[in-house]
Amino acid sequence: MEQPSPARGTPLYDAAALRGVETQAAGDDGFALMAKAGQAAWRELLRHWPDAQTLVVVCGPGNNGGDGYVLARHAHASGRTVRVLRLATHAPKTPLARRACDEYEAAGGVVVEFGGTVGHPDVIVDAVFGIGLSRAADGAAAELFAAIAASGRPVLSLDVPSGVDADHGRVPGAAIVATRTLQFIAPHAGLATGAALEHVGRLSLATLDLPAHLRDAMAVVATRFDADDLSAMFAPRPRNTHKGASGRVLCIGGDSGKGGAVMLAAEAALRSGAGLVAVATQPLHVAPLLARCPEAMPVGITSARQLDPMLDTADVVAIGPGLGQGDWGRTLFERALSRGKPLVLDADALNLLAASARLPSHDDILTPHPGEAARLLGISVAEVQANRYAAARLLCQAMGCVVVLKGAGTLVAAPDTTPRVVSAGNPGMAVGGMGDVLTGCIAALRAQGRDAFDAATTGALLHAVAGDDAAGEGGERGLLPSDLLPHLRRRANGTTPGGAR
Ligand SMILES: NC(=O)C1=CN([C@@H]2O[C@H](COP(=O)(O)OP(=O)(O)OC[C@H]3O[C@@H](n4cnc5c(N)ncnc54)[C@H](O)[C@@H]3O)[C@@H](O)[C@H]2O)[C@@H](O)CC1
Ligand SMILES: [K+]
Repeated sequence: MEQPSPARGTPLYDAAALRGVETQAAGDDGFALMAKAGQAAWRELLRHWPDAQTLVVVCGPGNNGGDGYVLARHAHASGRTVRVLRLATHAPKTPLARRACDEYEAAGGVVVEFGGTVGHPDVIVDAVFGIGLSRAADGAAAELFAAIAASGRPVLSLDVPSGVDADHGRVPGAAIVATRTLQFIAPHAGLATGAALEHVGRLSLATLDLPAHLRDAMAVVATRFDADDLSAMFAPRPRNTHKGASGRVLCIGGDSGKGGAVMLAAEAALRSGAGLVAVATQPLHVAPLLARCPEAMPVGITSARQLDPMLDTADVVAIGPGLGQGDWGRTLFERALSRGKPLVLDADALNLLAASARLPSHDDILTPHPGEAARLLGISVAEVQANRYAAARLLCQAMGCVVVLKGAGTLVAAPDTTPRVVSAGNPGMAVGGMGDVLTGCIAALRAQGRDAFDAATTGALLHAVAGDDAAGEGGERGLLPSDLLPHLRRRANGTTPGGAR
């Protein structure tokens, strides 16, 4: 078996952890950290918009607004035309924000009340709400955000796009859609998944010189993996390997009219490095499958007994793509779950699981989209999306196995471990068959000797990055799952689009 490299990733934190280090990091001078945040934000603005001459800095009542006043003071001192804009109810409410505002005004800075428009500055700085968002932004704040959006100007959000929940990724009311977001101190878990991804734009981080010992003491709530992490997750193959050592995958699915799903899973498994891929499908799909992919080994299945020898020789079983929920699919589902092989369960296998009393085993992998997760949990899709971390954790606890919660910012959860977030992928991947490819990737990596958590993480990242590679070639709209196949192969060999390893 291959020896995969250990996964590293970037730790993510919640607001409680950030608040916990705030005072320690600031030392005796509470204002020092705000001064650093405002200055880092000003440098970020200059880096990305060096020619900006006119700025509107929209400040809220808390310390996020305080960061905005500090930035505004630097911008004013540099000779830029700056206006701080705020709601009548958003005068500074914290001592630090008040001090930052006083210093800005003492330097000659202008503050105006929002009157329905933000004008047409070169850049808008969003310093309304940060990690202190306490409820859905509505009313006057929603009008302010709408005016910012209507201006069409680039927006730099400080710490968090205002209105976005920095812990959970939900957007409970109105919210800013940022061009860029500069996070302070450490990356926020809620900006890596779910609806937040529509709002953050390009994310960057200013650590504000947080000492390493303070960062190491912070509780990590999730670990993020992106394209830069991928190549290190694939070690070169041993020279003396053989096809059996590269893993045997059995894909089960493809009821009448749904043969393409299981074909995609099988081909993705081969392109992700599986040594042997067998397919149990409806007899009518055998010939087209062989015509498309002669390397796959399809068997037409008319009775569940025919599955037994295939199950016996498989290292991993991927079940669900195109399986259907009719008699054929249900019988194969029951048979596959009774044999104790490591499973990757997707699509109709998840629907059959939700309707059955069976539980997967601890090293099985479920790959639900939010709708399937909601069905398995007995809650609504909106509830899943409102807190994707919690939904993934709950499902993982309820099922006792690894869960891949798909959707923007795919989450991978395993019992008693820190969840992982995949920071790759694009909206072009919202198309039928994409999940079947993911199932094939994960099954192939599991069959190559990775544990369930590692196979699920690496497979989800491989799939998302291959999706980005494919979208980069021809665009997001019209992207097909089979477009990912050559990219899976290249990325599974640790190669980037430029060819470097
Ligand atoms: N955590 C840290 O270590 C640091 C924090 N800093 C800044 O401080 C921010 C946190 O400051 P705060 O805790 O003061 O919180 P915020 O400034 O994020 O917001 C809190 C204020 O907004 C109001 N508010 C919240 N949600 C609202 C809503 N939906 N509608 C109307 N009003 C609402 C609250 O009543 C409160 O007055 C961070 O995001 C960051 O920008 C930085 O100065 C640097 C260091
Ligand atoms: K903000």
